[in-house]
Amino acid sequence: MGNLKLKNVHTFFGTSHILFGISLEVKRGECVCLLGRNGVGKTTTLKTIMGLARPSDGEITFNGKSLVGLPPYEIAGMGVGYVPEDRIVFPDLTVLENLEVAAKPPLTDDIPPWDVPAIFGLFPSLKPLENRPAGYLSGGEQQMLTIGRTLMGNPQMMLLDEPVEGLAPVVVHEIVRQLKHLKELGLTILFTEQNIRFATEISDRAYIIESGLGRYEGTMADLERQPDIKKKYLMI
Ligand SMILES: Nc1ncnc2c1ncn2[C@@H]1O[C@H](COP(=O)(O)OP(=O)(O)OP(=O)(O)O)[C@@H](O)[C@H]1O
Repeated sequence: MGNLKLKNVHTFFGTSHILFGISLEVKRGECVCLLGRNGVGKTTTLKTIMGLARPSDGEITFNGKSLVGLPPYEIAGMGVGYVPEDRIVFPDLTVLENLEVAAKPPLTDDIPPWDVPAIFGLFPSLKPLENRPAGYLSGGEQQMLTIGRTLMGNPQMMLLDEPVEGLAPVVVHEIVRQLKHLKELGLTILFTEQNIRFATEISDRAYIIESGLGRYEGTMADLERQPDIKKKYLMI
């Protein structure tokens, strides 16, 4: 399970037309990156999938079921986890409490269920901080906790919005290692990114968007061989 499809999705914010017909597919167990510069519509695409913005046209399905018009909690309940750009943690709850409140039973037995020891196994640097209020963590620690909280919901698929933006290189390295591990476990992943080097390390395929429209789709190896496309649409 974990197959996501978008077909010709349009989204408006008020009267501003932001997505102009986005189509993409993430197959079960794939790690796909949505690349593009600032403000091209990457976040809006994830928000539209998650039900935080409503598409005016087009189809969005997860495991064959339409997500259009469903509220975010129902979409989460269908197995889609979301790690937003702003790293939402409960600042007054401890690391441990943040993880515990996010626990939800798995929908299937595809992937072994997550629990607190498994999260600390994935993010060893969080373990010594388990009794610290999350508001006192560094940006990198908060990002790991946000990913950990999402995993505690036992999703089949994770959407991550620029998961390493603004983080120190050593933390980026750690998060790359952890995302690779999640991929090996069979989790389906769609994430947004501006930096192709980070994307290349973990993705199987990429879609490039610009001005709310898909401009390129291919494997990371294919994209590596397209300097003109990279120069035109990406920060390199
Ligand atoms: N709530 C909103 N109301 C109106 N316009 C919005 C809203 N949110 C985003 N936009 C506009 O939609 C466009 C796409 O924004 P979006 O955040 O999806 O881009 P992005 O590719 O994720 O960029 P970033 O890297 O800055 O997150 C931008 O022009 C932005 O100003």
